[in-house]
Amino acid sequence: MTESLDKLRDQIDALDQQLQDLLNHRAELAHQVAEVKRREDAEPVFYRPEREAQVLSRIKERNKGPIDAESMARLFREVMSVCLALEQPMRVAFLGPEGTFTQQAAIKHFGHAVESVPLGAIDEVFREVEAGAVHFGVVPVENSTEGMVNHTLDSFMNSDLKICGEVELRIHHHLLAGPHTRRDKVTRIYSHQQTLAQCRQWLDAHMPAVERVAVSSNAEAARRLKDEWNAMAIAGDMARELYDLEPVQRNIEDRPDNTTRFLIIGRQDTPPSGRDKTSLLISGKNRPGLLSDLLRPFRDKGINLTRLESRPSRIANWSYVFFVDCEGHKADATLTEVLETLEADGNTIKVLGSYPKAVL
Ligand SMILES: C=C(O[C@@H]1C=C(C(=O)O)C=C[C@H]1O)C(=O)O
Repeated sequence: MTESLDKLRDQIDALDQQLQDLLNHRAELAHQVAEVKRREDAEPVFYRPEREAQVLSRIKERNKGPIDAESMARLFREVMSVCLALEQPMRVAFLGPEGTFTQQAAIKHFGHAVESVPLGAIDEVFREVEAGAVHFGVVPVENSTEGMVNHTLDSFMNSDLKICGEVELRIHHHLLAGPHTRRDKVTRIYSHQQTLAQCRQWLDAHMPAVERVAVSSNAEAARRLKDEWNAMAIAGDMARELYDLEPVQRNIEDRPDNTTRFLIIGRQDTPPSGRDKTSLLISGKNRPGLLSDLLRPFRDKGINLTRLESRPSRIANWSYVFFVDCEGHKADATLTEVLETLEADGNTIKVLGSYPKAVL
């Protein structure tokens, strides 16, 4: 038997009332949590990434549908964002301008209730977090097609900031036209260098004769179309919406699984969540077998590495530091032993942070 529309809507109204009451009840509890934090700590830390990751993981695990687990977790992401804002309004700096993928990553990680602050360069994001002008920063660190974002790795060498989270974002790029673009007269395509590289094959095949002009961000590329008639831009949805541009061709990235990983940087250490990663900066005296000596303790303790990168040390030519990401938290006994072994061997280790693996 099918129920009438009115009856079904009455049931939805009743449930909405309950949901609304429950959400407000949850917010009141979060408010009380804030009071406990203030009472117990002279410098209270309101944002707790490990707790948020646990809440979101549990929501995904116990979800029965028909709403899919990802969507359910995203809804709760926003609920927690609003609850946290009641404890403390948060300011998060990102590699701007408005409309960048880094802003999208910031919102994916913290939800919409944070104030996001655009900054012009990766080292400015580091500086503003160090200075305490914002609570956290978000910077890109690697792309699945184009590799490392070297500015970010190099910034960690001179900074004591801690990584307290990671975000992965599927990146789609669109070829865009502005209000004055004469599509048959296009001589230039603007985009960020990384984006041009991620769309290289498509551009070679479809627009080989058009000049590719690298600008500071995709959002800046999109902004330029406001008053140009012979240019197009490549950018993502956020920039397209912000500058109200027409998509000429969607999803022109060469790899359909094109993904960028971003890091959340802050001034605080993050306790274990149970599903964590640790990022390390390791340097040792150059000698035959250095790299294999550095890696052996991880193998001996059965710790999985998720990334290994080398960068010039900037101390002497052809000497290198290694960025290592591994599974586990620095408070885990096995990882502590690995770090002790490496230090006892005369290497220098800087723990850039232990943080929950991305849940969303
Ligand atoms: C409520 C808390 O504070 C914040 C808000 C959370 C939430 O709304 O669930 C979770 C972690 C914190 O970022 C808490 O620490 O439990």
